[in-house]
Formats: sequence, C-alpha cells, structure tokens
Amino acid sequence: MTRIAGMAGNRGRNLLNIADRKPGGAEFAVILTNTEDAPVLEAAAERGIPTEVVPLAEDMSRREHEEAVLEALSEYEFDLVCLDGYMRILSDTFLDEAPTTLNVHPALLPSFPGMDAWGDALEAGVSVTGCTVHVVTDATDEDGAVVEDEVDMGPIVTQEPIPVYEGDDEDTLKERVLYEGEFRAYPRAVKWVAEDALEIDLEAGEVTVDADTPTAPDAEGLPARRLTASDRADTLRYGENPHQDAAVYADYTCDEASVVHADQLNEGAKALSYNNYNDADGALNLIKEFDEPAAAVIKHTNPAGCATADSLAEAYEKALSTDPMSAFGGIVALNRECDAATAEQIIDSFKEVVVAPGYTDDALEVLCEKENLRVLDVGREARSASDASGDEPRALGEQTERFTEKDLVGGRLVQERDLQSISVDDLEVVTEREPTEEELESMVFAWQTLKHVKSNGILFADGTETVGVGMGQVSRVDAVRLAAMKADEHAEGKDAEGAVMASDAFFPFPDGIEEAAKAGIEAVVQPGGSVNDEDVIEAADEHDMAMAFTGQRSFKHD
Ligand SMILES: NCC(=O)N[C@@H]1O[C@H](COP(=O)([O-])[O-])[C@@H](O)[C@H]1O
Repeated sequence: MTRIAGMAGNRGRNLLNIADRKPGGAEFAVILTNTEDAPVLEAAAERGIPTEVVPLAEDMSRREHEEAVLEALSEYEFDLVCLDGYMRILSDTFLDEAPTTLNVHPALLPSFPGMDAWGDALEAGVSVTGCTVHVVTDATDEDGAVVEDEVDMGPIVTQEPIPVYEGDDEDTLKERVLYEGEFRAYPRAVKWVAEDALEIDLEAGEVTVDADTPTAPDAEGLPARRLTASDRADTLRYGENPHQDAAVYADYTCDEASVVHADQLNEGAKALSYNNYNDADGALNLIKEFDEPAAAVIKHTNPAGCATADSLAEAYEKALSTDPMSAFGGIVALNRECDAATAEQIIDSFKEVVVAPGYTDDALEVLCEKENLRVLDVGREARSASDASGDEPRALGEQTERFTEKDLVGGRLVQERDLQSISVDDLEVVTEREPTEEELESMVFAWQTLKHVKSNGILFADGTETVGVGMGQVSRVDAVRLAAMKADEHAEGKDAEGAVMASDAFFPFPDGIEEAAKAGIEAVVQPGGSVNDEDVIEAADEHDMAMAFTGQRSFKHD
C-alpha cells in the first residue's frame, strides 16, 4: 500500500480529498506544514492522520529548513510526497532524500506558472485552462536561491482541462479549477503511483503511464480519460418533464446526418423539445438502416411502425398503418427527399416532427400548413448517394460516429454504437423447413428494425413492413404477446398471419414460439445460443415454422 507524506501550507484541500478517497488504496502517513495555524492540521487530526509542524525560523536557510522537514518526516514510513499549496520551493536537499514528490499547479503547465495562474489565464483570454500534477524537481541553484524559470517545470504526470466561461472572474475560475480540476487530477496521479503504473525518468524529464493498467489508453480507441467538448446549441424549454431544465449541446466535428445539426425549416413553429430531439434522433437512426425508400414513426424512442417500399409515400403508409393510434403525436423520419404525396399523408394525423434529407417545395408547403409540426432537414449533403445531385455526397446511412454514451450517477458508460447489419447470407437456418425468399427478406428487414426497439423487443414483419411491435417488456414472452396484440388490435389492413417474428435475444424457453404460433407467425429470426435451443427449435418444427439464427444479439436498453 502506498503511504503518503503530505505537505501543505494552508488548507490542504487536495490532501484531504485524497485522504477521503484513498485512490488506489493510498493512505497518509503524516501531514506536515510549515505554518502553525494552518487549517489543514485540524482537518487532518479529525481524520486521525498524524501531523507535524516545522516552522521556518527567521534565520533558517532553505536547506536548513528542508533538513528539519526531513528530520520530522524520518519518524514516518512513506513512499510518496504530495505537496498542496506548500509555498516553499524545494531544493535538492529535500528532493534527493525524499521519494517521488508531486505537486499540483492551477494551470495547464507550462502555461501560467507562478502565483497568479487564474489572473494570468484571464488576462491572456484563454478559453480553456486547467491544472497540472507534476513531479517536483529542483528549482534552486547551488546557493539554494530560486531559479524562477525552473519553478513548476518538473515532468507532467496528468492534467485536467477546465473551461473559462464568459464573465468569469478570478474567484469563479479558481473555484472551478480547484474543485473540478484538481479534485480529479490529483487523485488520478496518486492512484497511478499506488498501482505502480508510473515510470518517472527525471533525467529525460519524462513520465510514462504503464499501458497495462486499466487507467492507461487502450488499443481499441477507448481512451483512459474521455474528454468531450460540445457547445450549447440551444436552451430547451424544459427537459424530459417540465420541472427539469435542459439544453442541447452540439459537436461540430460530427459529419453524420443528425437531428442536432438539422435545419428547422418552419422557423416560426415551436422549437424542438428535449423529448423531440431524443425521439427524432431515434427515428433518424432507424431509417439510416435502409437503402430502399424507408419511413418510420417513433414514439418514446420506439418505432410505432417502420417500412421500406418502392416509394416513400408507400413506405410511410405501411409504417403508419402498423399502429396508427400509437403513432398519434409521433416523430416521422424518412430517408429520401419528402415529396408532396408523402407530406399529404403525414399531415393527415397529428405528428410532432418530421425529419428528412430535404423536401420538395410542394411538400414543404403542405407540411408548413401545420403550425406545430416541426420540419427538420438533415441536409442535401446527407442524402442517399443515389438521388442526390451534389458531388459524392455523404450517404444518409453513413454512420461516422463510433461511440455512444450514457451517464450514470458517478460516471458514464461508453460503448461502440450497434452498427451491425445482417444479410440473408448471415442467417443460419435451424429448422426442418427452409424459409422462403420472402421470409428471408422479411427477416433481414425485421432484424434491422428491431435494433431500434427497446429490449426485450419482439417485432412482427410482413414483407418489409412492421405489423406489430412488442417493446421494452421485462419478459420475452410478454413482448411476443404485446406484438401479437398490436398486430391483432391496432394494425390496419394487415395482421400477424403468415408474418415473420424477430427477437432481439434468444428464446430461453419454447413459450415465446408457442405464443407466436397462436398469433399466426410462420417464420422466426433470433440470435440463438440458449441452452434450450433444441427445445425452441423443436417447438418451431412442430408448428412448421422456419427459423434462422443471426448469431448476434441486438439488445437496446436505453
Ligand atoms: N504552484 C503550486 C500552487 O499554486 N498550488 C495551489 O495552491 C493550492 C492550495 O492552496 P490552499 O491550501 O490555500 O487551498 C492548490 O490547490 C494549488 O492550486
């Protein structure tokens, strides 16, 4: 276990923070100050940490004081020294005898060394400053006099950026640097030491972080520390509910067609709400799956219906007729320029938002009749390559963003987007009956659509249109029942008879197949991989169903 000797001149906030968090299990052996009334003494004592005071007597030289400090510390065992506002420059007298000594400075060194890091940062007009944890190196000459250019210049261990906001003064900026910056950076550095992950080469002036530790960058592109910057593009009326404040932030490096960067063509209409953004993003992601003309209607991020067809109007009609009641107040996404025929259908029932890669003039006129229908254009350049007139435009379906993230209390989950895309060749038929050509096409469509349904998700499809969606159930068999109920009670002009069922994970028991058979399902696509696969296949064979395994899952939990 790493034991630390802390040295502070005043409050020692960083030392106390480290003492409370014990990064990598590190603990304090002692905290020493050179000031008798330093507040850190009481706070350390409260935590049961031994303290030492080594005042700087008037006639004491730098080296004599450092020798006295070493003497006081000789009572303790420690393998790391952490400075925190210890306002004495240390010479080789101390540093040669002490183990690795770290300090934190409230700026991104080598910018703004010295005593007024915040003032200097504000005066320079930087929009980002931060803090630096560095190894302390000798900044004195042979006589023990300070060499200003050497102060705060030891090898950098880690840094933390902090934005400077419009209207910041020294106090507000200092607060942010000290608490949001230093409270992250210093424990990180101590953790690395405690995990033996740091290699410090003082001669070369270099610090390297051992690549085998979980804190080091990994080869897959998931960085040890994720720094993302995005700009507030808009303050929203409210969040998911009226009592929640919210804003949308934009990442200007994103090349992909996106709702965040879409133009709202009927500017006079209400601005998009938090839920509109979220649902429209889900809708756009769904129709990016398809090359053929595709339409989807989304409610609460789940598809109420989705279809591909020869024309956009036909695709929309098929998507809507899956569950027109649920589609009320929904978000429509299209993967082709919206034409007048499609627009006429869209305004036929209440919809909140339509998002498409462009609109004909006639379509726009029709859509703008509806005051509260927000019309979003994701841009000509985002159009499907086949029907865009520009020079090699980015295809709408081209997905360039690699990761998604979800905030958790105290951290966040980051993962690669689910960019899986299957073809008929990927399907492994496991039943006695082979699927027909139409069933195979339907399986692929159902699978790509199901990727956008919350788990546990079940989707019934006929041809390339949905007929029933069972979303977000805590049991798979209930999801089947829900899809069957939707197909039976809500779908218009179609039902589950002879349809294909897709399941986003394997069936753990044959009951899901039994329910599907009752609904009229004749073919199933699912990942496979259950210990009960044999029983599930047997149930499918009994009903003369064709079943194919994808070999991969398509969970979507949020
Ligand atoms: N170059 C070192 C340096 O500037 N250190 C600064 O002193 C603070 C501690 O003082 P405090 O105990 O008064 O909060 C530290 O938080 C750091 O920002």
